[in-house]
This record gives sequence, structure tokens and C-alpha cells, in this order.
Amino acid sequence: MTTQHYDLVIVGAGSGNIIVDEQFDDFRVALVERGPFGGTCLNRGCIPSKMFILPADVATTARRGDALGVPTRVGPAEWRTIRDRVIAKVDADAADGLEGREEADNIDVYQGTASFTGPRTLAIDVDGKITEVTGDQVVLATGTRPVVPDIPGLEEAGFETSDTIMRLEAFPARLGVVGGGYVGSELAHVFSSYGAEVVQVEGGDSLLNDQDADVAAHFTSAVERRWDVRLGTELEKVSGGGGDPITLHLADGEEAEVDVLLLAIGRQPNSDLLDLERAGVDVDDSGRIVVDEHQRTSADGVWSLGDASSDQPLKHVANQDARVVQHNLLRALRHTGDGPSDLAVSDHRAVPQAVFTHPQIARVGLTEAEARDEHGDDVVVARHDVADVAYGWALAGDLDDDAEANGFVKLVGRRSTGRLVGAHLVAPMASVLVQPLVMAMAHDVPVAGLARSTYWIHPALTEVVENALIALESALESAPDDA
Ligand SMILES: Cc1cc2nc3c(=O)[nH]c(=O)nc-3n(C[C@H](O)[C@H](O)[C@H](O)COP(=O)(O)OP(=O)(O)OC[C@H]3O[C@@H](n4cnc5c(N)ncnc54)[C@H](O)[C@@H]3O)c2cc1C
Ligand SMILES: NC(=O)c1ccc[n+]([C@@H]2O[C@H](COP(=O)([O-])OP(=O)(O)OC[C@H]3O[C@@H](n4cnc5c(N)ncnc54)[C@H](O)[C@@H]3O)[C@@H](O)[C@H]2O)c1
Repeated sequence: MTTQHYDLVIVGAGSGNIIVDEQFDDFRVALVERGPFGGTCLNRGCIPSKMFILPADVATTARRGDALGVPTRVGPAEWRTIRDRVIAKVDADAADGLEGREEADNIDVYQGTASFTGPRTLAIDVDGKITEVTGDQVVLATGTRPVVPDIPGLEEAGFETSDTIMRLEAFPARLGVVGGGYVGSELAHVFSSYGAEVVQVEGGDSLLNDQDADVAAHFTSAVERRWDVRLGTELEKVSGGGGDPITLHLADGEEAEVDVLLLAIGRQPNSDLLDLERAGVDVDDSGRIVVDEHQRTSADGVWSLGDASSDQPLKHVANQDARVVQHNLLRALRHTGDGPSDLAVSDHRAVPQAVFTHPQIARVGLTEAEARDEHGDDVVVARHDVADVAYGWALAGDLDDDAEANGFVKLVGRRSTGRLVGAHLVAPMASVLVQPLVMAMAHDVPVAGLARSTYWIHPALTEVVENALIALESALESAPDDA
């Protein structure tokens, strides 16, 4: 077995791949990736899912045509056309990413699986051929993978996860989705909008149950009008499949027959592939790599970032972590800086997130329940409905029961600080509307004056955010008993 030494070894070419730029030209880098370049986000996550969601949103909007006086006929979606557009884009980007790295003089790409054999020493298995590499610095950007539970009949029946469902050959007439979180809800929206009959099974008492309770309730009742939602129950057994219909046997005694089964019950870290104990790298009880505020692990010279180490598994968090690691690595490799005081720090406050369903949902900060747990009576809540601003009238929540036209902005503040601690939006383009609220929280701007300190375009939908801020300002100013 040969051993190669590098200045830097990076395991995982998702967000790990963005670390190395021209600042690293003088360093020898090993980049190890067991799957396609670009990782989860590019190949089977954010990018393809949002490319599938756009046509789903078009179909959902078109179906409202009748209520708005534009008779519209929506045929079944052309799965292969949609799928091929998505897959062509992501596969080309992944191939370009790999090619760019292979052409770089200072980078050796290993297309295999790495695991530690000792401190900062890894064995890389490329199709059974093992190479040992050592690194002065090592970055673990190894992400997560879908959880697959041990359920009787599952393996025999066959199932999909978010890793595989986007490449299905044939569109299923009936889809079973187990899990009511982000992945399950976004993909239920996609397949339902394209014309599949969807049944979604969630163990909790609402879908999207880590959102604010008002948002989760609004979303759950909205999609119950579109597909079959089974709450408070779990998949206990699976029968059939292997080309025949699949029967889902649920814990409450109910059954559902589907053609394809999607498991979306969460994700687990890939840290178990790394033999981390041999390198002195600690993980927590859920297998997440433990890092400090500089993204340093418990082992000297070993860093981690993104889903591998984060409790907020989102791509914008992974990107930000990667920028922190890049800054800190360059100091370590160049032996410059004044020690820890010169290291960049990850700021994981005010991280926004969005669920790209219909209705679209966005959030930053604490839910009302989390805020009340943390801050008790100091918490003040205000809300403004989409239907109560001018653009909401155009969206016509009065004409049908569209879940976005009947959406809202809910703000959570603290009386003692006069600051926003949480914002929850259900609205068209909620992922865009939330941004001024993210800025306010990140820059610690007082709520007082925030709405009136700038113009808000009339009659744009941003007026719903403006009005929610005005309502929160007035609630913060009122006596506790009047709020
Ligand atoms: C369906 C879906 C939709 C999503 N949509 C969004 C969204 O809209 N917005 C958002 O912010 N986030 C979204 N996410 C989450 C987002 O994809 C992740 O937060 C992000 O990709 C994490 O990046 P990462 O670099 O930490 O990990 P990854 O992108 O998972 O990269 C880890 C890489 O490490 C490789 N690897 C692992 N172990 C080893 C090993 N031992 N040896 C070699 N290679 C290894 C893996 O093959 C992988 O390529 C979505 C996720 C899913 C599943
Ligand atoms: N738009 C986005 O930003 C986006 C989109 C997709 C994924 N993601 C990321 O990926 C992560 C994983 O998403 P996910 O949806 O796989 O996980 P999740 O944790 O968000 O949701 C899993 C859901 O499955 C339920 N569940 C668990 N076990 C079950 C069982 N046996 N039977 C029935 N229900 C069960 C849970 O109660 C939960 O509601 C998210 O936390 C998010 O960070 C983000």
C-alpha cells in the first residue's frame, strides 16, 4: 500500500469542494468523494428538488384558473420531460465539477470512500484498491444520508428515498410518502401536483411539526384538501411490491395501496463510515461530529462543516461553515495569525429556512412556543394576513381557499429588548419575503421604527411584512395586559 502526504485532505466534495480556490495553489490537496461531485444539494437535494417544484407550482397555479375566471385545463405532467431537464442539468454540473478539480495541478481527486486508520491518516478505498493518505490538515465535510428503518417487508417490496426518486423511470399513479417533514412534504407537493394520488403518513400530530404551530396547522389543513394525510401513525409493515402494488400496513390498523413508496423520515450522519475513534474525533449521540465555534473537531488539525457537524442541515449553513473553515485553514497552513483570536467564528444565529411547498413557508428564529419556553411573559406576538393587504386582494383569497392567498406573517418579539426573536411566513414567495426580517434579526435592529424607516412598494406583497411589523411594534409598546 502506498502512502501519499498532503498539506490538506478534504473528505466530501459537496460543500467541502468550495474551500479550495487560488489561495490554495501552493498547497497539495487531496479531495476524496465517494459519490458524484457537488454532494447532496446539487445531485439529490436543493437543486433538483426545486427544479421539480417549479413545474409543480405552475400546475398548482393553473388549477386556480377557474376560480379566477380563466378556465384552465391541466393535463397529467410529462414526467420524463421534467425529469430529463433536471437530471441533464445536475449531471452536467457534477461532471464539470469533477473535471475542473482533476485538471488542477495541485489537487489529487480520489473517487472512493475514506476512513481513518490513525490521527490525520486515512485509507481511501477506490474500487477495492486502498491508498493511504496523511494530511497536515484534514476537513470532514461528509454530510448525511436518508434514514432507512428496519420494517418487515420493506426490502422485499422495494422503496425510494430522496436519493433515488428523482430518477424514476415511470411516473407512479399512486405514491406513498412516509414522513411529514421537509423532504416528504416538498415531494408530496411535487407528485400530487403532477397528478399522482398521494398518501402521506406522519408519526406526529401535524405535518412540518418543527415549524410554528400556526404554520404547521395551516399547512396540514391546506394539503389535506389535496392529498390523503394520515397523522399520528407509523408504517409497521409492507407487503406486495416487486412490480405489484405495495400495501402499507399502518400502526393504527389502516392500510393504503400505492405503486411507489418514498421514505422521508429524516437523515443520519455519514460519520459512521469514517472510523473516527481512530483519529480522536468525537461525535455526539446522534453521530454528528462535535465542533467548536471555529469548526475545529476534538482532534488537532481536523475540521468539520455542514450537515456532518451542524444541527441546522441547510446548504446556506454549510456554505457559511465552509467559508469559516477556509479562513482558518489558510492561517493553519501558512502558520500565520495570533492563535484562536485570529480564527473566524461561525455565526449560527438568525439562520432562515424555507419549505418550497404550496403554500410556501419561511422561517427565521424561534417559534412562539420556543420563545415562550425561553422568555415566558416577555414574549409578544403579532400577525397580519395576506388577504388584508392590497396584493392579497389580487391573489384573491376571497374567491377560493388557496392556502397562499390565505396565508399570513406571524412575528414573535420580546418586550424587554424590543427585538424580533422569530418570524413565520405562509405566503407566495415566503422564502423571499422573509429576508428583511432575517436582516433585522442578524443586525439586531429594534422593531420600533423598522417598518417606517423605509418605503415598502405599494401594492407589493411586502406590505404584509410591513403591516406585521407595525402590529408587533404597537403590541410591544402596549401595556402587558393589553397585548
Ligand atoms: C431532497 C432534499 C432537498 C433539500 N433542499 C434544500 C433546500 O432547498 N435548501 C437548503 O438549504 N437545503 C436543502 N437540503 C439540505 C442540503 O442539501 C444540505 O444541507 C447540504 O447539501 C449539505 O451539504 P454538505 O456539504 O454538508 O453535505 P453533502 O452535500 O451531503 O456532501 C457530503 C459528501 O461527502 C461524501 N462522503 C460522505 N462520506 C464519505 C467518505 N467516507 N468518503 C468519501 N466521501 C464521502 C458524500 O458522498 C457527499 O457527496 C435538501 C436536502 C434534501 C435531501
Ligand atoms: N427546503 C429545505 O430547506 C429542505 C428541503 C428538504 C430537506 N431539507 C433538510 O433535510 C433535512 C431532512 O429532511 P427530512 O424531511 O428527511 O427529515 P425531517 O426530520 O424534517 O422530517 C422527518 C419527519 O418524519 C417523521 N417520522 C419519523 N419517523 C417516522 C415514522 N417511522 N413514521 C412516520 N413518520 C415518521 C418525523 O416526525 C418528521 O416529521 C431537514 O431537516 C432539512 O434540514 C431542507
